[in-house]
Amino acid sequence: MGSRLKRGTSPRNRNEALESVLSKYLEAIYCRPDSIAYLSDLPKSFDAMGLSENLLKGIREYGFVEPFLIQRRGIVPFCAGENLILESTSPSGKTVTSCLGILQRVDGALVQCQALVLVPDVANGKKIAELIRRLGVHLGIEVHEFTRETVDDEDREVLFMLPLRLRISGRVCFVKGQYLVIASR
Ligand SMILES: Nc1ncnc2c1ncn2[C@@H]1O[C@H](COP(=O)(O)OP(=O)(O)OP(=O)(O)O)[C@@H](O)[C@H]1O
Repeated sequence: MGSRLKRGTSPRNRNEALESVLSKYLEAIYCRPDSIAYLSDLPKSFDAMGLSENLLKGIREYGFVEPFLIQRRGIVPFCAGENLILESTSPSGKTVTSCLGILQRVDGALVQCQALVLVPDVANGKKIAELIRRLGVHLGIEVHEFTRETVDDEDREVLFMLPLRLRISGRVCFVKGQYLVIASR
């Protein structure tokens, strides 16, 4: 990694180099609009993505009718356990892509922490937690949100439930420059 991120490289080039190294390291699928080669092969609706009935119900109630392009590209591979790097203009549906991916993968019957979303700012973190709660309203899941300042014993207990194998088998969905999702299942 060091040799590709030389000192003096412009921030843009450094970002591109980092992304290229990251995507290789993670064997990630790089999702961006210009990488969407076979548009006709992508699912046209949320119903065609193999999502659970209870999740589809949450999506409808939230008011989403049709998936955006990045969602047509990213949700199915996320649900299949691929590592993804999502990149597109803002706002284009990247956050919803990863939230739906998480919600399809978690099992409400399991009492264990199954996904961790790291967000660099509190306001955005709250928005994402609320989005996951509302889209997943019929899935029987719980969302815990905490910051470095507010973390309490209950939050720690939840974090301790993250399986150790997460370190080796966790998937990563990197919404460019914003946050990191680690889902263990
Ligand atoms: N399929 C959809 N149909 C209608 N609205 C949608 C859909 N997907 C996302 N949205 C709405 O579009 C807006 C942007 O979605 P989202 O936050 O997922 O985009 P983003 O690319 O992550 O944005 P940003 O880069 O600014 O964080 C939100 O208000 C979200 O509720």
